Amino acid sequence: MPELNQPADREEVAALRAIVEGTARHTGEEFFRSLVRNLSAATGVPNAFVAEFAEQRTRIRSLAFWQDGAFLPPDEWELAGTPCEDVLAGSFCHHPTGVSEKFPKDAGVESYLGVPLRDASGAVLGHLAVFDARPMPPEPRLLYTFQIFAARAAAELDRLRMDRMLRDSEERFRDLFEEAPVAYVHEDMESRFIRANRTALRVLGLKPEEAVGTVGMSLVPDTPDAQRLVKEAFASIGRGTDTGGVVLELRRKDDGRPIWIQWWSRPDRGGQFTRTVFIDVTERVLMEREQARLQQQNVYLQEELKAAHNFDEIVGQSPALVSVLQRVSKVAGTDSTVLITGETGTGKELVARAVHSASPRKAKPLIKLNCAALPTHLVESELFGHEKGAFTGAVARKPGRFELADGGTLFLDEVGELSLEAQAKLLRVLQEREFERVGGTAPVKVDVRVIAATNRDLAQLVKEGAFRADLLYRLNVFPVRLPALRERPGDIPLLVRFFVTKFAGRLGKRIERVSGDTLDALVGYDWPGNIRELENVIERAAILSDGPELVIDPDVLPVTRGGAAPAGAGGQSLVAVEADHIRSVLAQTGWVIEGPNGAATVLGLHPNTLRSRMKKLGILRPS
Ligand SMILES: Nc1ncnc2c1ncn2[C@@H]1O[C@H](COP(=O)(O)OP(=O)(O)OP(=O)(O)O)[C@@H](O)[C@H]1O
Repeated sequence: MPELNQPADREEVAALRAIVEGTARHTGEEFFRSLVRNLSAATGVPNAFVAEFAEQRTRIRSLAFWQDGAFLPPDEWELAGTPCEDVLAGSFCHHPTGVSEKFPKDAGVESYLGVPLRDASGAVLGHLAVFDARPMPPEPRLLYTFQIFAARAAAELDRLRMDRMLRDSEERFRDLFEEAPVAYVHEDMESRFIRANRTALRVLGLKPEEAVGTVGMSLVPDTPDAQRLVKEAFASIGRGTDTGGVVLELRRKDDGRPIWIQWWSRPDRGGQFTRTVFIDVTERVLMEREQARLQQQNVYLQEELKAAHNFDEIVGQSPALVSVLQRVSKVAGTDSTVLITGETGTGKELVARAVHSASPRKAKPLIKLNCAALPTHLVESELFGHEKGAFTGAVARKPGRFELADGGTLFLDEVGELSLEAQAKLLRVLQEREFERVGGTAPVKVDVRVIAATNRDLAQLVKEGAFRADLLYRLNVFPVRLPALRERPGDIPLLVRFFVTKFAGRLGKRIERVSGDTLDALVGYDWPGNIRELENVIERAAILSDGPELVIDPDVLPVTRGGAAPAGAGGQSLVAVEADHIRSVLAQTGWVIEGPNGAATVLGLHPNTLRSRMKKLGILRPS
């Protein structure tokens, strides 16, 4: 260090040392207190203060005030009429004498020295001043020392201001970040969370202490679709929120519940992390799914409406059929699985509907799946639904028939045609009452009553290895075998009447009779297609008939069995056949109409319907 001889130099160094040592370790209020005390010491002026503008720029507030060897409490005062006014207007001011004359407010003050404190851009923030009850000559050393202190004070004041602004903006940012209704997450490129706001925690089911370090990817379920979407999401980083975002499926951390979020992310400029914004769209996705499900269910319900059936529409009194219907009414009220067997066209579907309509589930849908009408590889997804592949929203997932039938009945027609693989899955549902969608992982629980039907000999299929024995055992809880039409020729005249009435009405024709030959032929025919075939034959004949008599082309109906018509039926009109039949049933029941053994029950009619029919046909109890 060079030798310091000059007293001026020495004083200057002392001043500098004072300011460095006195303030170096301090910031803020402590800094200013130290500054003014040292300024007073270095200049030999007993009073020194530093001040900044108050809220209104017509007032000033002291940050530190040193007066006659002690600190004054913080104070605020009006600028007008004080020597400070000029300083804060931007001027260096030195009044060596006469202050109290010029500024009567400042009684007892003789001299004043003040300098404005500016920020980096030059704007005045406050000022530093000394004053004395004695004159203050303009010594260069005084002015020089004073300037050094002022420069330090200005720097600190500016720093404080910046600090305050930073804190303010940080606070505003934190409020925005924390309290925003959208979820914010800062995550690194491996999706590890750096911070997450309150909404994000709530949506994802995270506790605040779990947020940092949670790996976003770990919340994505391990299904091919969900995984593909998350890859798409990461590929979309940087595309911003003006795109539709990507809908991601996640599982909540706390309870594993599935949620869907619409997701955007923008990488930080440094490329170290990415800023992610998302909103919870679970409710929307679930609603859209439910809507899709209902729409789909609606189609079935409409089909169902068109074919609304009840027992009344099952025509026939043959003992074979009556015993079937008795079994049906017994099982309807339970939840038991019913297996309906019988040749094609014997009314298996009709009976399935009858079981459903007579069950407590009748207000819920009866959903049908024809297992034979679908390619093997689709049966499974039709039954259990699938998690949809390409989706723009998780909406396009398709519910299976099991889901659609929840609360109701599922009718599996042609169950003998199921592939062994589908049989295994079906067996599992029947055993556990839950299943998984194709491509899904979470099991779905359903409450479904199953009715299955087949025209195949399942026991034979089991022997051939084409049908699982354990599935047959499960389905065969309550078997119902429908007799072929040829096993109950006695029902043919009744069915003919039923169909003639139906088609004549529909065609707007009056058909009153069936010729004896025709009825003979109908009864004698073998009916490989059973009732469906009979129905078709009658419909065609009804279309072709011009007069009141139903005419059937003998070519359409070759007599294959040569069997005789039931006694009394030949040559009679339908009305007469009906009247005869009712009479014979009434005779059997001893003319009892109502009750379990009454004629109405035997005939499968409502008692009032039977009474009005009897009236119409002129049937009276013989006296
Ligand atoms: N007892 C009956 N009374 C009135 N109509 C009947 C009766 N049985 C069947 N039908 C009618 O015959 C047609 C065939 O019946 P259904 O479709 O129920 O037979 P299915 O045994 O299910 O046939 P498939 O095995 O070919 O599916 C239907 O139009 C049905 O309404």
